[in-house]
Amino acid sequence: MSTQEVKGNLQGLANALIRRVENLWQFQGERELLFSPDLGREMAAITEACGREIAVFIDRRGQIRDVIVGDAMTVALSATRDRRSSSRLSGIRCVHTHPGASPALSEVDHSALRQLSLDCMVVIAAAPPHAGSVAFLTSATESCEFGPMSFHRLSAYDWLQQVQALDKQFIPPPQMTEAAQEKAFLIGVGEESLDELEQLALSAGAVVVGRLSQKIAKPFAGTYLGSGKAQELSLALQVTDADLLIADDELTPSQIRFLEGLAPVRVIDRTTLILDIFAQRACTREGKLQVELAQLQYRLPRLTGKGLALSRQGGGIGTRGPGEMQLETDRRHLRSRMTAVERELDQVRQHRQRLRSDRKKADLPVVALVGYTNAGKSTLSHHLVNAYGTPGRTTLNGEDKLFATLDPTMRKINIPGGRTILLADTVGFIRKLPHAVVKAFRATLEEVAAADLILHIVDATHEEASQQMQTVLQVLKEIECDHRPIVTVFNKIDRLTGPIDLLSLGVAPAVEVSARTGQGIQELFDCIEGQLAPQGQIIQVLVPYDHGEYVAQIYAQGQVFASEYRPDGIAVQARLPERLIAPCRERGWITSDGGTIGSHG
Ligand SMILES: Nc1nc2c(ncn2[C@@H]2O[C@H](COP(=O)(O)OP(=O)(O)OP(=O)(O)O)[C@@H](O)[C@H]2O)c(=O)[nH]1
Ligand SMILES: [Mg+2]
Repeated sequence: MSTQEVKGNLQGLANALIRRVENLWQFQGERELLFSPDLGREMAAITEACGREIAVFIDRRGQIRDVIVGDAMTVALSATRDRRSSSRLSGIRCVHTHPGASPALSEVDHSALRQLSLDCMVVIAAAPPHAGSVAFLTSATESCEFGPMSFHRLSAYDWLQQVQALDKQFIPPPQMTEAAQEKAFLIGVGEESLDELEQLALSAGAVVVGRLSQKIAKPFAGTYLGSGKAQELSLALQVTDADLLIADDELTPSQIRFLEGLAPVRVIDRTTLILDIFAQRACTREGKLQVELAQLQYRLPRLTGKGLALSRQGGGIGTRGPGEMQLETDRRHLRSRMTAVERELDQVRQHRQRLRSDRKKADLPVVALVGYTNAGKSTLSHHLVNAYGTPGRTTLNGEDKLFATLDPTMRKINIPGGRTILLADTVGFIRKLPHAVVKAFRATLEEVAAADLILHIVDATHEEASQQMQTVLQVLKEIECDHRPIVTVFNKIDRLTGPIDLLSLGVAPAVEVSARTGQGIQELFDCIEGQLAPQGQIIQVLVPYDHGEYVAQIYAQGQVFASEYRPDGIAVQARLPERLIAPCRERGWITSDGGTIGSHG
């Protein structure tokens, strides 16, 4: 019987945290779930708070057998002590957290899995959105890992089936693909590699079973690849048993019909794929509406033939709307749904307009992060908010997936020794960004257009960094904000071996940072300060108690360095815009320009 004590390194942990760790024993598991989502989230939250790994060991009935803080794998594991013969699995699985955002198993994790013959080993990244992986043994000496995948998919992973099969015969090779995953075959024309399309397909949850490209300048009008290549494709589709064909360019209805004739597959294009990913990621009302509208608009002229029939039956990539709903397939319904979405979107936009004018009143400069998808915008934003932010709305994610961020998020950042800014994270850009997407996201991108300063984040380690920069600049031009002040921020320099040749890239101003380690952040701040127009001045005021509303305004719109309750009023030292200084001057409240509080006499 377990004694419900917590093992491991509790030294220096606050009592409140120790109690939360002890409470983990109370989470009831369900037999089918790999772990209870509530348990996983609480473990991740504790790790975020204390920076230490948390591990729980769970038996096959879903009961918790051990809770460990710190480096779990080096702690003696009583949970697995009652193991059966060495040829069998222990009947215990380990679920543990990794501080930060790393959702993959370490070498140590794999080795613990083997040494303890665990049913499986689960890793949850402590940083939201808590992506993770799971690994199973494939023989006494080997293991294989599935993931990273979303927290949601991970918690519901069908571990039992896997484990029962393994237990019977220790150990058959595990199924490499889940039944639910679609097998995608990629096609494209021209010189561009299909790597990015593959990444997109993976992001959408498919496995890629093959690719074929044709070196021609532009697609054939009727057959896309040309009729010779089409035969090759038909064969390849059958050999690989693909069920989804994805083209790297937008397809016309007749191309879709032709390709569908080659094999029993569903045919979609790059735009549909991107919109599908968007549909899975959007989380605000506006984001969802924007995606749905773009999907409907893109779909309407393409509702033909087999695709229609297949999508009516089955679902799958390209047929999913925001919120996992199946997209409408009936033309008439589609039109009326479009009108409804447009109407609702209008309302949401009016609300956004109001927010924007409120922000204008607050007079804080807006700094927008833009960049190619996966460049590290959210990670940078996350880092800045954690270190210098004002607590408030969270859910910024840094996920190694394309389009992790869809909805614009605004956060307040207090630059050390400087001013306060609003930081906006935005949707990532991509090559051949579908027109439907640019249109649908115009409202979101307007946030960028309205920004006082744009930070263009570049993944300096990406081999196509320079093309990606061009794409981003092109989109900025399309949404008419290429005239805004732009600072280029080369990110991920922690992974760089040599220096960046800034001269040859011809961008200025530019800074180099690592959103992961925080390297270069001060230079970034200096650069931001330099780019933003000087704002207000630092003064000290003494506001009488019967004018408390002024103090509230100062706090909302200025940058307060110090404040103090005095017998005759509230003394505040702050950087204020002229607009706020004038009324104070009229009333004679200004006690000094600058200076420190407490030095008066
Ligand atoms: N090594 C290293 N990795 C980083 C750094 N910044 C971000 N990453 C990783 O790059 C991946 C993408 O980061 P995100 O912050 O999600 O990128 P994003 O630009 O917000 O992407 P989208 O929202 O998809 O447009 C994640 O796996 C991050 O952990 C960095 O400075 N160094
Ligand atoms: Mg992001």
